[in-house]
Amino acid sequence: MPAARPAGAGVGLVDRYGRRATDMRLSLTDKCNLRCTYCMPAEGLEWLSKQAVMSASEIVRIVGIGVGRLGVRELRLTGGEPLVRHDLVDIIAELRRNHPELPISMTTNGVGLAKKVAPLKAAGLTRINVSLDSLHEETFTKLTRRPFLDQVLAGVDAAWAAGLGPVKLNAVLMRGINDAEAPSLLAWAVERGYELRFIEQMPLDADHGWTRRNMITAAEIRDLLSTDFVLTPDPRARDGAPAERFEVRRRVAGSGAGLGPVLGTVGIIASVTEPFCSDCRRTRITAEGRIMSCLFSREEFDLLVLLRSGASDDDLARRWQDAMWLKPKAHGMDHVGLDAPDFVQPDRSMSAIGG
Ligand SMILES: Nc1nc2c(ncn2[C@@H]2O[C@H](COP(=O)(O)OP(=O)(O)OP(=O)(O)O)[C@@H](O)[C@H]2O)c(=O)[nH]1
Ligand SMILES: C[S@@+](CC[C@H](N)C(=O)[O-])C[C@H]1O[C@@H](n2cnc3c(N)ncnc32)[C@H](O)[C@@H]1O
Ligand code: SF4
Ligand code: SF4
Repeated sequence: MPAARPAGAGVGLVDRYGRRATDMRLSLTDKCNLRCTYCMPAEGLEWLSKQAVMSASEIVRIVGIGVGRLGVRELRLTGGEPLVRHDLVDIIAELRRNHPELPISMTTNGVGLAKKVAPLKAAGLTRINVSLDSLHEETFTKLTRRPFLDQVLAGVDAAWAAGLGPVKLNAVLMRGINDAEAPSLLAWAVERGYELRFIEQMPLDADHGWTRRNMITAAEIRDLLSTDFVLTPDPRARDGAPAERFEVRRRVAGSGAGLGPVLGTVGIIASVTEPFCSDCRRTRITAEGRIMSCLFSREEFDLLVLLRSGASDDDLARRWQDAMWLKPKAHGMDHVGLDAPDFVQPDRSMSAIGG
């Protein structure tokens, strides 16, 4: 067990490896209306009770502590599926009232998004990321186990039209299912001005079906795209972001890279083969108010029980700092390696952690 946070560790959410978490990811719910194969089992999971999940006022208080005392500079709302929370718009409005300058983004599967974009924007949401693994009805339904592609596409367009851009799209590539679709998905995205990111599948599925051999790697993704496109590193600083970004140009037979116009940007999130843990700036709060210092943490620290027992903001801030001090170096361990022999997949699925 590593030593506890020393008195002189400094302000904010610092850890033993010299990182400072400024990017807060907050799960609003563990519930979801899709059943993506890389995340949830077909039958779903046993949902948390309403009482177990943070209320709107508890969320607002916790975010207030993060921003006001601990140096949180940006907030991402996630889940489960944040849109299934009935008080979502009220939560965002209250957060915005308290933190006029805070970037507040949301990651969503886009189901039912189209009719909510106007209130979300009006409440103060800054921008949105939507998961979209396929443009083909059949493939989409196979991957998500639900026939909602049209709703997701309508949601993406509506988000852009409502000014919730830049709209980023997340696609997890699965071998033999949607990997061959990578170039057409990218062509579709750049044509509309969306930033597509391809994501390496991580071992966070409730079914525990992940294998290193079967996952599509970042190198394969670059290769898959290279027939149609030329990718060159995006000159903008990566700044701790999971996605490595590339400028996208169409490959024209007989011409070299850089000759055609830049069509847009693509990101590759290579959590497995090209990890970015040494630059990690994340702190996570699960829907039931537990601090997870890393996506793969096996240790969680309860903030909500403390809050409900009447703790002061000082006590809560200290608990959060203590938890973050113990943040693992990478992938829940003291070294990188989601395929290392000592890696143990967390009991929680991505949906239950808050992706
Ligand atoms: N290894 C690792 N991967 C993460 C982490 N957080 C998110 N991811 C992966 O990154 C993907 C994209 O996350 P998003 O929620 O869309 O947001 P983002 O890319 O972090 O943020 P922006 O680019 O600022 O919009 C997720 O689907 C995960 O697969 C993390 O803390 N560690
Ligand atoms: C857990 S979901 C929560 C938000 C929302 N339900 C959605 O799907 O966008 C957040 C992100 O995690 C990604 N994700 C889920 N399981 C994953 C896995 N095993 N490996 C990599 N990314 C995963 C999804 O593709 C999605 O972009
Ligand atoms: S990835 Fe998102 S949409 Fe898909 S099952 Fe998980 S929480 Fe739901
Ligand atoms: S695996 Fe853990 S340390 Fe690595 S980037 Fe994700 S949250 Fe940060």
